[in-house]
Amino acid sequence: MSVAQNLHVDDSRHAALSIATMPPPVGGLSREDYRNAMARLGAAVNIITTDGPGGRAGFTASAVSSVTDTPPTLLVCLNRSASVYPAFRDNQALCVNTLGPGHQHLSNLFGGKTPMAQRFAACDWKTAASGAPILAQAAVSFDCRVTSRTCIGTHEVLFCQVLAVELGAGTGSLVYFDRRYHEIGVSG
Ligand SMILES: NC(=O)C1=CN([C@@H]2O[C@H](COP(=O)(O)OP(=O)(O)OC[C@H]3O[C@@H](n4cnc5c(N)ncnc54)[C@H](O)[C@@H]3O)[C@@H](O)[C@H]2O)C=CC1
Ligand SMILES: Cc1cc2nc3c(=O)[nH]c(=O)nc-3n(C[C@H](O)[C@H](O)[C@H](O)COP(=O)(O)O)c2cc1C
Repeated sequence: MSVAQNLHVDDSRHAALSIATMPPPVGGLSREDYRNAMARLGAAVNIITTDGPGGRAGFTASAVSSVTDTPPTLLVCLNRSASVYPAFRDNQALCVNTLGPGHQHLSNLFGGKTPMAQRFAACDWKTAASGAPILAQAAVSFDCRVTSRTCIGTHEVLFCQVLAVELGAGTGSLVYFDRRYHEIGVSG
C-alpha cells in the first residue's frame, strides 16, 4: 500500500473515533511518558475564574503562559471534559488568580470534584471590571477578556487580553513540581 493510501486509511479511522479513544500517532509518545516528562517542569499554580451568561466557575490550572506584552496577552489551557468547560465556553470574562505560599488547600479545592458553590465559599472574592471573580488572597490577579480560542486535542487554548492586574501583598509563590507543591520566595 502506498503512503498516500496509508494516510487515507488513517484519516478515515480517526474521523470515526472520539478524542478519548484516539490512539497516539504512529511513533508518538505515550500519554504516560509525556506526563512523566511534564512533571519535571515546575509551574505556578493558578485559580482561573469566570462569570457571565455561562455562570460562575473556577478551576485550578498550571497550563498558563505569557504570550506577548503587545497587547498584554496570556493563554490558559482547559480540558474540554472538565465540569467548568461550558461556563468558560459561554463567557468572555476570565481572571487568572496566581496562588501564593499556604494556598495548597485552595488549589486542591478548585482542582478536585468539589461542587462549584463549595469552591467559592472557601475564600473571599471581589468582582473585576470584566465581571470575573478576583481571589482576594491571590499573589497576583490578571483580569482578562478572552479574545481567541483554539482546540488542540483534549484541550481548548484560551488567549486572553489582560485588562488590568492586581498585585497582592505577599512576594512568595506556590509552584507545582514533581506532582507536589513547593513554596518559593518565602522570606524569614
Ligand atoms: N494541563 C492540564 O490539563 C493539567 C492537568 N492536571 C491534572 O491534575 C491531576 C494531577 O496531575 P499530576 O499530579 O501533575 O500528575 P499527572 O501525572 O496526571 O501529570 C503530570 C504532568 O503532566 C501534565 N498533564 C497532566 N495531565 C495533562 C493533560 N490532560 N493534558 C496536558 N498535560 C497534562 C501536567 O504538566 C502535569 O503536571 C491530573 O488529573 C491531571 O490531569 C495537572 C496539571 C496540568
Ligand atoms: C496543580 C493542578 C494543576 C492543574 N492544571 C490544569 C490545567 O492547566 N488545565 C486543566 O484543564 N486542568 C488542570 N487541572 C485539573 C483541573 O483543575 C480539574 O480538572 C478541575 O478543577 C476539576 O474538574 P471537574 O470540575 O470536572 O471535577 C489541574 C489540577 C491541579 C491539581
